Amino acid sequence: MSATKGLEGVVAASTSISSIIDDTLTYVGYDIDDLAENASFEEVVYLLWYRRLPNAIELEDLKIQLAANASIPAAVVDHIKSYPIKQVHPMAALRSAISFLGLFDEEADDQSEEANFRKAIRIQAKIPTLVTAFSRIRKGLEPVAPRKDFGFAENFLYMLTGSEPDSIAVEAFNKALVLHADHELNASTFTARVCVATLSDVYSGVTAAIGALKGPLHGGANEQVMKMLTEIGSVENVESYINNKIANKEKIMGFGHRVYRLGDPRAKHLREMSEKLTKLTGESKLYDMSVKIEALVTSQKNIPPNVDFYSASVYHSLGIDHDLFTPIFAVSRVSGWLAHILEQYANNRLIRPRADYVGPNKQQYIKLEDR
Ligand SMILES: CC(=O)SCCNC(=O)CCNC(=O)[C@H](O)C(C)(C)COP(=O)(O)OP(=O)(O)OC[C@H]1O[C@@H](n2cnc3c(N)ncnc32)[C@H](O)[C@@H]1OP(=O)(O)O
Ligand SMILES: O=C([O-])CC(=O)C(=O)O
Repeated sequence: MSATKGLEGVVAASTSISSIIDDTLTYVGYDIDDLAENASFEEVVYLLWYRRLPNAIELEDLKIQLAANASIPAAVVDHIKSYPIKQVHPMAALRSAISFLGLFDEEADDQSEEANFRKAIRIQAKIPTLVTAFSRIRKGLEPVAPRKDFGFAENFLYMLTGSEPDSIAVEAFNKALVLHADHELNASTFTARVCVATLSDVYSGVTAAIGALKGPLHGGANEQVMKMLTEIGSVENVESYINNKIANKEKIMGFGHRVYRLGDPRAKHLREMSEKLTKLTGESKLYDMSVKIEALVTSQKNIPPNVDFYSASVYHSLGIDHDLFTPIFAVSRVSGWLAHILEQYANNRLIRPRADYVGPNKQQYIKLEDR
């Protein structure tokens, strides 16, 4: 038995949710380019969960359900207030808060399909409220209650700032949510599936997935990209900074992908958004720096940017705190995690691969006093 490092190329599940074939990403067979241009995030959630686009009544119903379930128990707000707020990363806070939230769900351990769909709605609806509540509490502000008349993207931005967002921000944020919603068997989705394949509950699956998304080789990369842009500081500094990284064989965050070889199809949408939004906020320097970094990394390493690279300057332009970039990824990706969790339950088998043992053999136990 020999191991495939990082399970590269291993097909570990069948799915009808999303696919990456020849560098093209589809959700249920719809090209991501089509969805990014045309779909609302709520339509995408419906598509991922029910494998078809909703009609107007079904979409309205989903929106009503999301709005109706967006509030979180007061005990969860108090729990967040008890965190060591100055030192805690928002992804760690979200991981804890979602787990704590599960304690209040009376159906947490009801494994029926109907109960699992109801939990999916509740989790999808409440995740934005958790992230924005944390963000406000650490600034010494009270959380803002979700509005029933706002769509998902609008509500998130509203709860974050307490003011009604403009239509450009809502449109951009909606597109970012659509682009991040699902991605075949990425690390966090695989984590969720492994967890629930033991027939553990939905909250455990989502909590585990948040833990996997947090890492800088996965969802955590978007925050690291912004850190890099901040460190570089100017277009003039880009060349020496990047050349130095390449010379030292250091990874450049926001570049590379396990599956895409020619490039991540989501990156061009975020690049366009970054150009537009950074111009509007008078910070086109960030876009110019990003374009220069992309030119250097692709020409010297032939490694194209992934979804995380331009999303950093997009979220920055929307006025979002840099350490909230990955929680925002979770706010969108939870739709995919939940779709995969439901798909796993529907056709379950324990996920339990083998390991190639490379340790010592035939050792003899030596008593403690003799060691
Ligand atoms: C939403 C997402 O999760 S998208 C990915 C977000 N993560 C990042 O942006 C972090 C930076 N990127 C990376 O670390 C990697 O490209 C990953 C983790 C995304 C994919 O990793 P893998 O498929 O395991 O590729 P691996 O790390 O083995 O890289 C293959 C080669 O390309 C190089 N490489 C890959 N990515 C980068 C990068 N970002 N910068 C510089 N070199 C890179 C590696 O150094 C390696 O070179 P070598 O063969 O000379 O040693
Ligand atoms: O698929 C992956 O490995 C990572 C990724 O791009 C995503 O999760 O969106």
